[in-house]
Amino acid sequence: MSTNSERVLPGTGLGAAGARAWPLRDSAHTRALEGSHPAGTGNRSLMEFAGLALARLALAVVPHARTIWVACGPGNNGGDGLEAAAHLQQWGKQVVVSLAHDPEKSSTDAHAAWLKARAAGVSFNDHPPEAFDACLDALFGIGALRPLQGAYADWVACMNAASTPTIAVDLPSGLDADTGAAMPMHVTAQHTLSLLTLKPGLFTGGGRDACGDIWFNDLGVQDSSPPQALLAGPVAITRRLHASHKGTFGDVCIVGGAPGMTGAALLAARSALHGGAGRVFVCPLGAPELTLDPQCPELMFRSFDDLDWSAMTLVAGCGGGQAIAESLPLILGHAKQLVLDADALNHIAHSPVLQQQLAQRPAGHTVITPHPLEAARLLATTAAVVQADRLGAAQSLAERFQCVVVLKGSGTVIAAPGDIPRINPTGNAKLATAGTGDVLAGLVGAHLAAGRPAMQAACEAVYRHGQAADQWQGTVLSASQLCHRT
Ligand SMILES: NC(=O)C1=CN([C@@H]2O[C@H](COP(=O)(O)OP(=O)(O)OC[C@H]3O[C@@H](n4cnc5c(N)ncnc54)[C@H](OP(=O)(O)O)[C@@H]3O)[C@@H](O)[C@H]2O)[C@@H](O)CC1
Ligand SMILES: [K+]
Repeated sequence: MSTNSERVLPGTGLGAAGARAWPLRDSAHTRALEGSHPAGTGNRSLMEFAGLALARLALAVVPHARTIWVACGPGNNGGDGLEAAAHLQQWGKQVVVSLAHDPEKSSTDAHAAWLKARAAGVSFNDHPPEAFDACLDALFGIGALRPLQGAYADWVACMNAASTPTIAVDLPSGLDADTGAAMPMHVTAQHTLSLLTLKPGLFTGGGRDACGDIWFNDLGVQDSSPPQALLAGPVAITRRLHASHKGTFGDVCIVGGAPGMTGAALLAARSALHGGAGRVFVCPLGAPELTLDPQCPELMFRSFDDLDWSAMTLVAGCGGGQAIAESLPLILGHAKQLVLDADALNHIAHSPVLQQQLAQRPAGHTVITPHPLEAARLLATTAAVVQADRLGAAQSLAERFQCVVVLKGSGTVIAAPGDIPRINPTGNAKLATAGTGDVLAGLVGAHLAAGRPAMQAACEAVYRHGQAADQWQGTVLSASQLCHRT
């Protein structure tokens, strides 16, 4: 067991993603795990261990801090902060603790931590110090269930306004550990040390922006039970065999590009080609006269009615507009492997018949790639409801339509019926620009055409798409540029 914590993921926009897949566990599981280790590990309680790990991390990330403000809440998150405060004071720091509760009413462990902090000579003050070099957010962890008000809200505002780093204990106060939904008033930290388990909410929804660099310490407790979600790991480089030919990597057919939207189909097609597909066909619904993409002459243009696409991987949507609607019954009924995006999903959302067709497709051959609003239309709800529980929404879609779901957004979620959902760790706000969704749909098509199972194809494509944005040096990344780098 070690009080050294491991860095899981750098903060948003800092580049390279985590080096491996991590199991993610929700707060109910975390509490059960805590209950099965009531006495902690070795001769320390879990809280003592957590406080020491936290103090060591603080020393590592802000080694020159002299004054450290520790804002403590009424629960055990506050107890972790008090344990850390005692260590940091003993190590020569000037520590100021703010409390807004009666410590005599705390849990046994948190009360003991308060006594230790007092004995160590920590200062207590109802207000933040006038100047501080770092702050520990030990207000609320997995027990924050209500909006933060009064002194707690004031302290969060003070942390967020400070130019000095905040280290969140377990998770930023005001963030939902399970869903990543952020309360209106929540901490935006530069570092977050997740304790005992890594929580899914750190990696999706509001989590990525609230957490900064994410660190993990298991407090010495090994947990081999199935996780509630997985943080997707890096994609293995697959070697192309020397004795291969274009047929080995499959054919992709892009159906989309209604009048005025031809570019969307071209972006998806270029992306499929650069993503490794053997041959890529484009059926531009709004521009039948188009026979060449001068910037990508490898693409082949055909009329949808004339092409034998029965053995290909179809990518449908991509600027399909109204024109894609009439082809959807045929596509859903006969496409061998299928990626559905954008307008294709909107038409399905409005048609119970198409929905039934989608749900009845053979298992493991279909991937849908909705953004939150498209997901909301398919679930007959609002984007806000989808965003409030992205893992839940993606899983509901997967079960309802019996397909792999890629719910796009910060911390893209990939879900499949009866499988553990994945959260993708790569990508950043450079992807928030027109056409990047078309690039992703084409890339998923390429991975499907190469013979990957649908879940694997989706996870790999999403990871690579985000990784290309993480590795892009410029401040702006266009979808055309993205196509070449996946
Ligand atoms: N689990 C583990 O294995 C380990 C857990 N550890 C640590 O414990 C943390 C979980 O502790 P926790 O259960 O005491 O919850 P926590 O987040 O401190 O808050 C609950 C308190 O806040 C209160 N409260 C809530 N919202 C409020 C509001 N808006 N405004 C005001 N009050 C509000 C709530 O009051 P109540 O709702 O009961 O009235 C209750 O008193 C966990 O995140 C980790 O840091 C580690 O020590 C070791 C291993
Ligand atoms: K916290």
